[in-house]
Amino acid sequence: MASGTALIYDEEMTTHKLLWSDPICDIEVPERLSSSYEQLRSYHLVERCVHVPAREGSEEEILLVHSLEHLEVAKSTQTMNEEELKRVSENYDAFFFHPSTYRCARLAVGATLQLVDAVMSGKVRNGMALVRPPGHHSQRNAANGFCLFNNVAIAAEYAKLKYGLQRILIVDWDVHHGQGTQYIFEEDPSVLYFSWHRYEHQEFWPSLKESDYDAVGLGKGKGFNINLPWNKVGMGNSDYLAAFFHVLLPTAFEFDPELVIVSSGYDSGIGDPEGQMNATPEVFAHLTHFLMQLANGKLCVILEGGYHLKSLGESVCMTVKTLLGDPVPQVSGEMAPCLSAVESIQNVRAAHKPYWKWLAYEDTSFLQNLSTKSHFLKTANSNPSTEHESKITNNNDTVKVDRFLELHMKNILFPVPPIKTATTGCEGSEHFLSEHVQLVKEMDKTEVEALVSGFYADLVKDNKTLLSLGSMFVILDKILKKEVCNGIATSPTAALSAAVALRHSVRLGFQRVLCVFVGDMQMIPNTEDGKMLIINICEKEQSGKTSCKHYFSLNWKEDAEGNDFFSAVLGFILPVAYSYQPNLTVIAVGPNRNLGISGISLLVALIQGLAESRIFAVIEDTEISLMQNVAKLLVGASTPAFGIYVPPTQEKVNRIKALRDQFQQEWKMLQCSVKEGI
Ligand SMILES: NCCCNCCCCCC(O)(O)C(F)(F)F
Ligand SMILES: [Zn+2]
Repeated sequence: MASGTALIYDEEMTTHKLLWSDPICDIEVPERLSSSYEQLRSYHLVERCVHVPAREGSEEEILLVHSLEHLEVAKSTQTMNEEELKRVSENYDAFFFHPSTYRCARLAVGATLQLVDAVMSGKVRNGMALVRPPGHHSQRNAANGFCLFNNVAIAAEYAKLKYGLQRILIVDWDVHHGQGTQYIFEEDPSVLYFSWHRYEHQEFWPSLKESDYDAVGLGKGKGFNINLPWNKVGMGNSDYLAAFFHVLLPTAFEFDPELVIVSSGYDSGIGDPEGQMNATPEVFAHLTHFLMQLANGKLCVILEGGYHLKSLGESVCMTVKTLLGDPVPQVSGEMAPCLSAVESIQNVRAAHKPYWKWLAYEDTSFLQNLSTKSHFLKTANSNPSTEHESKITNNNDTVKVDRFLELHMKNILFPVPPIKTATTGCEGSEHFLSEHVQLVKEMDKTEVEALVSGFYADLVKDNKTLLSLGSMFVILDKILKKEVCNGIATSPTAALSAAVALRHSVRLGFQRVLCVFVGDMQMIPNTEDGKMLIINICEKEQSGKTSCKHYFSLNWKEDAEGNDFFSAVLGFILPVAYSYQPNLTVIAVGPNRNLGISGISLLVALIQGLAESRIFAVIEDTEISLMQNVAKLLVGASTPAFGIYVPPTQEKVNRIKALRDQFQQEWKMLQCSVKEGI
């Protein structure tokens, strides 16, 4: 299993700069690179990464994407004087040449390819390249929007050629549409390009019709180009997460990429003068964490835009921290996407329904009156309650943003816990014991009895159960004290252990405990006070217990040959869990589980983004191989194999949809379509 995170940075890429006054280009400054790197050093993240040197991209590599003419023009600028540089630059929309631009652009390409090689060769698991000039606007025969060579597009073509890859996912979370990348791959089904971008109904640069949600790709490439336009500014963490849950991730898991490349622009973050969005730096930790679960963790993050130096630096650090496997910080803000975001999500899902199995049963009846509807949506000034109030009056007030971020990041950047996982050495744990795991001693019987005496005392008959409860209390204590990040224990009666763990956690002070219970839960604690939220994934409805705001019974019988659980995890469990914002997650697997190991692994892998990755897992002690899989995930050793993708049946889609319709007002992250007749 590859491990380690590469960081590629070469200060020579700071020599490219604007020589004349140009209010459009003057935000793309060298300090974007140097201050990001300094921020990484200040958080001691540079020393934790594997340093991989940049190199010059060769002409041959550049010609994988660009025309010879484009290369020649770029090359010719090296010896030009300022007057000539200015004249050549005027041939392009929002681009500037400097005598060192060509050299820097080749370093940016080379740095990107070095990262691809380091990941594909297994030298590291993932990594980030801090490069400029950026790339995603540049096209076969033109520079555009600060970009000369399309670093990410060249990387995708390079990876296909050198490693014979057939499925590459490009995620472009920059706030501008990477039209360059779209043009390059729009007929290519081997490269799935996803971009969200500020659009405002084509008002915002580059103001292209083909940046809208209905540009789905051409010819064989249909379905492999996904545009999610933001028609309002002020989009925040919940909008970005909703876009991942309800658009990108289901498609990405169905596509099953062999490599993921991110066009990582941070102008979609708060404070950026270009984006005017509200998302805070920690959201990039969540987005990165999700993408780390694809392609066996093979993830290359390439810098694109980002013009507020403090916001850029914090977001870069959040990204690298997550690539390193650190716990994911709690995401801030109200977990409720705005109306405009939900409309865009609904539109892009409808546009892609013909191309993706996971969307086969998507309800697109709203399209019938799209002519009036879309006109209505475009002209409607949705009332203020559906727009996010901006945390900062306007993003142009840089100092105000600096101060906001100073305070905001204070309580987010916590130290990495010395030990990742605690366990009581349950059988089979010797397989994953490593420096990340701490064996905790059992608690003695009398102490346990005292703790359990209040409740369930009658249920605790034998010593074995008492001992397993004892180990559980010890682990929960360590998690609460943040001595460890997560813990795992086996139990002869996982249902009892889970119930006791929930009660104990609330008594220890966890105010919102999420419990995902797989199998027959047998005893269901009272969830009325909202201090617990239980999602019971079971084969059949528990006797008489219907779903309510804090208790969901999700009936699911895993498909025999593969893993059809994606739609439940992405379409229901994660949105509810993120809406609830737990400060502890308990994953329990009881007897006669109805989910395969890959479905449970998917769940554990994705749910680590919650509660600062504070998870307590308790597994029925008959499930040795499951326990080992879950333990490996908690230690962070591997990205699980999710098994063959099996699309959800209509019946299962309808069950998720029914739960969504019923609870999307309580748990707003469930929203992925606007109510009819608004
Ligand atoms: N009225 C004309 C406005 C032109 N604005 C250009 C914005 C370029 C954005 C570049 C970027 O941030 O997307 C990149 F990632 F490429 F750097
Ligand atoms: Zn941008």
